[in-house]
Amino acid sequence: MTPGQPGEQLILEIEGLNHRGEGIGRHRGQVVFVPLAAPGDRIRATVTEVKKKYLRAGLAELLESGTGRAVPRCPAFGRCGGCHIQHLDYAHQLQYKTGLVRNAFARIGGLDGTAVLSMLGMDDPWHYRNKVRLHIGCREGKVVLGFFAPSSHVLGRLTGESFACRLLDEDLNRLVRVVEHWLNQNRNRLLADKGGISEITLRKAAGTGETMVVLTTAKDFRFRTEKMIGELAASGRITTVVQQMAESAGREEDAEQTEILYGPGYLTDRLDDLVFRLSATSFYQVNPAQTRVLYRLVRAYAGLTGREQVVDAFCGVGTIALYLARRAGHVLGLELSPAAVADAQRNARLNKITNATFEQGAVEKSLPRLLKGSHRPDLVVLDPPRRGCHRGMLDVLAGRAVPRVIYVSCDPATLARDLGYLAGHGYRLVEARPVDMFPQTSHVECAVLMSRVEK
Ligand SMILES: C[S@@+](CC[C@H](N)C(=O)[O-])C[C@H]1O[C@@H](n2cnc3c(N)ncnc32)[C@H](O)[C@@H]1O
Repeated sequence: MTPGQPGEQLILEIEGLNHRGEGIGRHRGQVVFVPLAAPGDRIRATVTEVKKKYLRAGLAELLESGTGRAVPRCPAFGRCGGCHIQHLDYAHQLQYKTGLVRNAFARIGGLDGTAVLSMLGMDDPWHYRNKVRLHIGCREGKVVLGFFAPSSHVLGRLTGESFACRLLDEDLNRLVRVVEHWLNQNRNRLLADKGGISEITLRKAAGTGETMVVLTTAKDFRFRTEKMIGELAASGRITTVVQQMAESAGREEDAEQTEILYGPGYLTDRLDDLVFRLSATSFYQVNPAQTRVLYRLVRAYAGLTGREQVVDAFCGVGTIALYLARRAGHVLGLELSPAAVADAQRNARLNKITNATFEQGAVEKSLPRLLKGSHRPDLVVLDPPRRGCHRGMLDVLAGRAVPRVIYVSCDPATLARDLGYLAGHGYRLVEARPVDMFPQTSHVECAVLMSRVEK
């Protein structure tokens, strides 16, 4: 077998897509991944990367088009890095992602892929995101905000292009332009030395319209005038502005490293009949319409009668816990981030829910401790970050024979691994349902119900 060489031209038939949304072709028995290629395409591709087990190639010419192809709506698609599959029509996107989950279940978890129902999609899969994190760059002497191009630290945005992300809520698109203008007006004070703003995060509470701007800076950077922040808030009708010190950026447990510059320092959102307060560093789902779909699904899977003891592990600001509390005996939320736990406690009070309590700490420690003690939950909800759950924790869960487990995940591979483990330790896969939280991207969210097998 002769491997391809960088620069070599190949003719490929695209058989499917990998988990990153790249087309899969074959050249002399070797797998070739081609970003922006669609299943059914016949293409000419140029080899860009040669690895032991695969090649990567760039799409040079579309010779014949696959049936699921769509014209990408965004002119920056392919160089921006935020979207992976805008070139597929939405029905094919849903089919592809359902297939990813089924495959992962069968291949990684040794589970029955047919228990995975079709993905629940959106009526309008555009402008859904309530949050965006942007980097700062320069174009022709002007400060611009944008995303890094794929596999790079360079903004994918072109000179003269106005910011208009097709995934982002339109109010946030407007706000990006306001913040950009403000940065240009104050650039000497905000960006001149390395301690200035390095990243900007914008969030919107879709249920109330409130907006938040988070300015990420070096640890000791101080904004010199309140007037400047007041001007930003007024020009963008922004509810609150928060500074996040770089050492804590991305580390949700370091909430004390934030400083409120304007307004209350949190957003208040509404989802169905509940109200949620969110601090700058607290996790919150990014697609409000599909979050409702996901949480209602979790509530249906929970099948509560009003008496059950429930644990919501990795509970964030208590969203799932509070969706379940009105139909349960008691819900205990477990979460690492102190800011999110404070939000969750406040959220229980705001909603006049008295049977939900929240504990701060690492779930891999707190859940085994609870289960080895006297706590006997009827249901445990797991909603971990992408890396999934610690093996030791699943071990205790299975050892204590918790009757039902609902697993919510944003990573089919770690989900399948953990479910496979539970299936080998006394659990049965009842149903899995992917929910499209991230249209136009290859990211997949999925809710799963597992039930203890009676001996
Ligand atoms: C995917 S989010 C889910 C949050 C919530 N269920 C929701 O729907 O908004 C995962 C949460 O787990 C928290 N987390 C991360 N690692 C943790 C750990 N080791 N122990 C407890 N919580 C953790 C994060 O702070 C985050 O709030």
